[in-house]
Amino acid sequence: MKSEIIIAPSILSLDYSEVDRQLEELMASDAKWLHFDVMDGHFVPNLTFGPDILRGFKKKTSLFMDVHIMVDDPTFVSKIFIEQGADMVTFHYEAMNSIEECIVLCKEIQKQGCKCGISIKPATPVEVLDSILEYVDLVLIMSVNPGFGGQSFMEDSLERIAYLDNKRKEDQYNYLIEVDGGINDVTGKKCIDAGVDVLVAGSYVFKGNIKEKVKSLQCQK
Ligand SMILES: O=C(CO)[C@@H](O)[C@H](O)COP(=O)(O)O
Ligand SMILES: [Co+2]
Repeated sequence: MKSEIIIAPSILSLDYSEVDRQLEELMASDAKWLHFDVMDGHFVPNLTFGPDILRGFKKKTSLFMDVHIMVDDPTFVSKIFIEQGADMVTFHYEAMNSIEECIVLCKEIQKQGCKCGISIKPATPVEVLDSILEYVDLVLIMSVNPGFGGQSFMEDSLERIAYLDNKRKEDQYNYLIEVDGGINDVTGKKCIDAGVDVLVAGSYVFKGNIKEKVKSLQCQK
């Protein structure tokens, strides 16, 4: 069955002197999601947005809010962003003590009416996620070390995506597979061939014509 690839532009690369114009372009594009990177300066060496910014974006757009929290305390931070209207909260396995703790948080997030994603950094073996796959709505494969936009795609992410796609078919799971970092028209196509459903793209989308850039990423599975 063919399904459409979801494009999730990352607002980390938005030009904040031209937010209104860029958001309008985005809303006129085929993008259905907005990827919202939350960084606390500890889990990753960068600081970004708080919940008030999410609330502001919610007033401007009805795009699906895909909140990626790169923080030391996902239990505390996820709640704050759910209260401000996150549609999906994705937290990092590496920020938690065990996969069992990840499953508990995942269920808590879903109980609050939000979808839940789990993410791993490039150095973490994908198999650590095996026991949470039946619970999550999404798995996010980081294809760069989290913290900054504009880095190069790590090619070994493709094997990790293919592993998750096979596992989903074998065990009849329903999660989406998302990839984040260094995505452009070339790397995006490779990820689609490997089985990805959601492409996050920051610097590629926001440099140039947003509508055309989104279109260049969008193709049928
Ligand atoms: O989570 C992150 C970075 O940690 C991302 O969502 C970036 O915003 C992706 O930026 P590009 O690699 O597409 O420029
Ligand atoms: Co991200």
